[in-house]
Amino acid sequence: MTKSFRAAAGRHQHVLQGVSFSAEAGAVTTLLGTNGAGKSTSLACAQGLLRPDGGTVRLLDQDPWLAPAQLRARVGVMLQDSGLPPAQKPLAYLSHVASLYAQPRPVAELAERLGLNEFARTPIRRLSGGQKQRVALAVALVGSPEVLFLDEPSAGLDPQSRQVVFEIIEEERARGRAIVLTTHLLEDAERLSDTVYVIDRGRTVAHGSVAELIGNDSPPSLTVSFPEGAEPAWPAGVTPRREGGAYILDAVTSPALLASLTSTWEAAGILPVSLRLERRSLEDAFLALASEASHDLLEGSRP
Ligand SMILES: Nc1ncnc2c1ncn2[C@@H]1O[C@H](COP(=O)(O)OP(=O)(O)OP(=O)(O)O)[C@@H](O)[C@H]1O
Repeated sequence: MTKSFRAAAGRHQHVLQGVSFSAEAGAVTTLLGTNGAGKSTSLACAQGLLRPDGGTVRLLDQDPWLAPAQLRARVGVMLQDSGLPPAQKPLAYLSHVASLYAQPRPVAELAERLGLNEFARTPIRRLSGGQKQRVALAVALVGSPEVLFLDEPSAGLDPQSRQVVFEIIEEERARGRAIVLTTHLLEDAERLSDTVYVIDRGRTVAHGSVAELIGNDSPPSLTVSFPEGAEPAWPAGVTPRREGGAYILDAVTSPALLASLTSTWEAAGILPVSLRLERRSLEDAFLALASEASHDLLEGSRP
């Protein structure tokens, strides 16, 4: 998809310059990117709220921009700014939305699950951001949709509500729904996603499972620190780099390497104060991708 908006002085802001993704039933597909990367715009195009300037969008085999009401009834949407009517009260509004569907989910069960009863009779405009988020999720779910679009579903939630929202998303996946969500939180993406699409300045720059993006088959790195003043010894050919007070070996490729390190320290009579073996996190992978993308952009802009 490509999409531009008219910016100041008649200029165009090219917000989407080549975003592609697909989402399967029974899976969570995540659009991950920094603020302003184009995630919400991509989601809005995918669900037919915006029309892309170029590219193709198919939602349940139809063009969502031209979609009839029957298609909309099969899709649940949770927007970032909630899009809820401010004067309505949460439970009454949820019941009203439920009444529009042939086979809605029980309103009482959803209200209980998402803790809506605490503020059931407060007008939506007086709710906190997190409370509105919970109402918006209930509204997205009440029609038992086949496809769920969730824009930043955990934004502004307290840890308990966040947990409930994660559980609900996992249940919907188990029910065979296609879930498309956006987030800039790597932790959420890592926890929930089957497939992650990394969006950077309006482009899809990488996609795959979290394990694929992290490169889980790559060896872990070792971070080790020693007591102050101790001069650590290293086996022949091993040259760690220093970072702060710690030593880092970027690739521990075998148990034998680890064994030779500890026996070298044993022979020298040195006991490390901390020793951590860890694989790359999604955050590391994401930061590496973002810096590659900005490098490519700089290279591309050179004459
Ligand atoms: N209706 C609009 N008119 C003009 N510019 C817009 C409009 N909607 C979005 N933009 C611009 O498009 C860019 C991408 O916005 P978008 O909301 O898609 O990003 P995002 O990745 O969802 O960011 P965030 O994580 O902050 O929600 C931003 O620079 C934004 O200002």
